[in-house]
Amino acid sequence: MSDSILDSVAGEKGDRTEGGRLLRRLLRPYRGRIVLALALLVCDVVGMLYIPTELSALINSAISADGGGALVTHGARMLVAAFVGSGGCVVSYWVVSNLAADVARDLRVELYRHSLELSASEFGRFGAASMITRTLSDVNVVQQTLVMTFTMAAPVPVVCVVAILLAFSVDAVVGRMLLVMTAVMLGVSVVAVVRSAPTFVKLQGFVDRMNVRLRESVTGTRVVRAFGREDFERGQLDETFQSYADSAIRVNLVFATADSATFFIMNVVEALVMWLGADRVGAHAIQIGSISALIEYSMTILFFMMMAQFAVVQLPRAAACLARAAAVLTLEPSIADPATPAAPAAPAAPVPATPAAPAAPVAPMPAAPAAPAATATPAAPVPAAPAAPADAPEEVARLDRVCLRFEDADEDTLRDVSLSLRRGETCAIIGNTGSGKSTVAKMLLRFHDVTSGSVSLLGTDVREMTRAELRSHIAYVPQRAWLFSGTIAENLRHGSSDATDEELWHALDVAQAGFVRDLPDGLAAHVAQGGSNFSGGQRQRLAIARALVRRADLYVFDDSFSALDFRTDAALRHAISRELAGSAILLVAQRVSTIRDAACIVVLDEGRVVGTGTHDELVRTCEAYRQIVESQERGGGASHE
Ligand SMILES: Nc1ncnc2c1ncn2[C@@H]1O[C@H](COP(=O)(O)OP(=O)(O)OP(=O)(O)O)[C@@H](O)[C@H]1O
Repeated sequence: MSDSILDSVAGEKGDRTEGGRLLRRLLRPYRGRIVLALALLVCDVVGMLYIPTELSALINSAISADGGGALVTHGARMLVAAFVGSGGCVVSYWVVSNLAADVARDLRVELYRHSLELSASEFGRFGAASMITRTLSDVNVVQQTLVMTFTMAAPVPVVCVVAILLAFSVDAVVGRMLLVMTAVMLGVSVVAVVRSAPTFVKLQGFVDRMNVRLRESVTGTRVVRAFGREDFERGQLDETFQSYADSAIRVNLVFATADSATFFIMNVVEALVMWLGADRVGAHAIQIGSISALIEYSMTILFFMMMAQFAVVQLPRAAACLARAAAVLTLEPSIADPATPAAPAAPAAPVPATPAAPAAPVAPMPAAPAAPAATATPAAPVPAAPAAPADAPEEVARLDRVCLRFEDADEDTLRDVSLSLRRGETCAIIGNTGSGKSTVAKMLLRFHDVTSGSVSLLGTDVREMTRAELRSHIAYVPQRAWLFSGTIAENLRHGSSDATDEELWHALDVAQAGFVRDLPDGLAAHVAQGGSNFSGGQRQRLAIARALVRRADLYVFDDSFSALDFRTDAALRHAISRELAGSAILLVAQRVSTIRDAACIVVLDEGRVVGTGTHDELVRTCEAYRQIVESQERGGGASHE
């Protein structure tokens, strides 16, 4: 695999400083716990090294027959040291584990909240799979590394200094030998870390890549099967898995070598200490019991240095993970709430309470009463939303000369789009695929901000109110009817959390979702992730019912009837027009039959309004609309009930 690919999976290197800044910010609230953990670790280390010191004194006392009193004193001191050491060890591990878990939780919460703030294009820079890796796997690495750094790496300087000082206090010659041994071990550790750290960083990039590929392959499994692309997909995944395995093996090889070197050095050092110790005993420089202490000091240094390698080598990987998290968190959302939000004007008339009406019989959707003076226009740009007569129904929402250009796009997706949505009226948008219909719907919810022009709700620019306030006035059925895993009732209550069962059943009836009544569990029926245990049409009706549960000023149906048969489509539109008589409705559709009874139809072509009027007016005056009608009549798509 080429270096450039390896580099690309290694993560956003430029953001390392941001990663460091992020870590400092995450640790700041836990300064007290960090100090406590470090103090406890010092107790652990000192206790651990004090035991062999006392043990050697005990042996020496026993040999020189100092009497039982000295033995008891040394034994008691060892007991105290054992309590202090193991107590410090247990409590410090507990404090550090909690600290790391809390930091990881904070980071996950921040990443999740921030990802919700990002617009679709901003989120798309990372993609769903990478965002999941960053929130779960990357944060896990940071959490583990924190634990390892505190428990394995942080004590090393204390261990080395205390052990070498103790060794010097026993005998300067052996102390010097331990000093040299520590330097050699440090060299081995540095080589191991330097050799394996970049691969560790790449490993995390591979985890991300595996996640992206696997998610795509699993989500699109039916497409893969339908087009017989199993071998190709398997090959792609195999390559990614193989790259990960190769890197993991490389890292393990370096560590296996470093470990064997460490164990070899341990044995050599043990032999050296014994040999040198015996020599020093022979020269009456030290007593025989001191040899055991010197061996313990050297073994403790070596053991901690070996453990520190595992922790230190994780640091670049954790730094890469932090950088990837920082890349998300430092991406300033382009859409934000204003500092001093304005409230939209109170609705002129309250939305009427829903009558518990039974599902309406199949009938064409009546044209809304008091339709505005919808002017059929020829295929020419529409300058502004048509001026309404004085007695026109209240304007709920308005797009005024809206232009939108997506980031990185060469041209505008919406060009001078003007639209007025009035209470009690259904306004429809039709146009060829990619003409910008869904984008108009999303502008109303402020999923995108205008490049120029304005969008307003109840007389207030949507940028001047909070998004929560804006969206509380709107019920939205997205083009892709997404349901959450849980029950039907839980899904419907996304529309309104305090809706009663009766209200849910009513919404289901209006949405023509009578099939729920046939389910053994009714409202408690299980919904699989994404609603995959329901058909496309059933999902659409459940998504519509979810929107209907909410009492809103504006209902936006984004191509929400496309999977319904014509009869259900007609029945649904009729029921909705009765149900939502007190609100404005925006209907985005591809099928002429779905929108032909709308009070006002807007025809979009390449992001531009090329016609506005009723169906009959547009058939007479709008070439683009006529073409759509004719193409659907030829294809049978416009069959009208
Ligand atoms: N987040 C985005 N970033 C960049 N371009 C986008 C984004 N969303 C939509 N577009 C582009 O904007 C154009 C209009 O898309 P939109 O979904 O509004 O079309 P549409 O008329 O609803 O199409 P369809 O009927 O196929 O759903 C398309 O060319 C699309 O590629």
